[in-house]
Amino acid sequence: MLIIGIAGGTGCGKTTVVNQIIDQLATEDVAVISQDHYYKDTSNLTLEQRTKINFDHPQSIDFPLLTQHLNDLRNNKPIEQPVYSFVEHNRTGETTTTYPTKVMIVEGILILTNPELRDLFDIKIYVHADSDERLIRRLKRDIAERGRDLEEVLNRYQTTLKPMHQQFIEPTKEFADMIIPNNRYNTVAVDIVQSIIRERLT
Ligand SMILES: Nc1ncnc2c1ncn2[C@@H]1O[C@H](COP(=O)(O)OP(=O)(O)O)[C@@H](O)[C@H]1O
Ligand SMILES: Nc1ccn([C@@H]2O[C@H](COP(=O)(O)O)[C@@H](O)[C@H]2O)c(=O)n1
Repeated sequence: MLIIGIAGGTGCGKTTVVNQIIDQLATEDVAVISQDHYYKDTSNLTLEQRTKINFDHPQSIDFPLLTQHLNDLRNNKPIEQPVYSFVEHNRTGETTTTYPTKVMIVEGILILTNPELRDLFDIKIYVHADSDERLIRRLKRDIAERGRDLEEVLNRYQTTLKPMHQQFIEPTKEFADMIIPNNRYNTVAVDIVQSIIRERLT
C-alpha cells in the first residue's frame, strides 16, 4: 500500500486537491481518510463546552486510533472510521467501513505533527496558501457548509486558528517531500501526484 499524507493549514485546499487527484483517476484503488473524522470523542461534554475546544491543537486528535487504523489497513484489515459532525462538534456514533486499497491518502491540518503517524507516510505533501486567502475561504466554507456565522469564524481565527497554525502546522512544512502552492488552482501539481499514483496502480 502506498500511503500519501497531505497536510496544510485550514482552507489551504487540501480537500479540493485530494478530490481533484481522485476524480480524474476514477478508480476504486485509491481511498481517502480525513483527520477530521478522528477528533477525540467528547460525548462527556455539553455542546456549550464542546464549542470551546481548541480543534487546532494536536491534543484534540485521536492519533492512536488514526495510527492503528492505518496500520490495520496496511495489514489488509478493513476499519470502521468514525463519522464526525461539525455542527455537534462530536462523533455521531456512526462509522464508515473503509477497505484496504492500493493507495491511501490521509489529509488533515495536523497529520504531520505526530511522529508515529508521520512515519507511516511514504510521501508527505504540504499544501500552501497565504493566510489571508485561507481566512477568506474558511469564512465562506464555514458559513455555507458548517453552520457557523461571521462573528464565530473571525473570533475563532484570531484566538485559536492563527496562533495554532503558527505554532503547530506551519512548522511541519519542513517534513514535506513536496510543497504545493495553492493560492490558485494548481493543475500541474495535481498531475504530478496523479502520475506517482498511476505508476503504483499499474
Ligand atoms: N486554489 C483555490 N482557489 C480558490 N478557492 C479554492 C482553492 N482551493 C480550494 N478552494 C476553496 O476554498 C475552500 C476551502 O477548501 P478546502 O479544500 O475545503 O480546504 P481545506 O481542506 O484545506 O480546509 C473551499 O470552498 C474550496 O472550494
Ligand atoms: N468541531 C470542529 C472541528 C474542527 N473545526 C475546524 O476544522 C478545521 C480543520 O478542517 P479543515 O477541513 O479546514 O482542514 C480546523 O481548523 C478546526 O478549527 C471546527 O471548526 N469545528
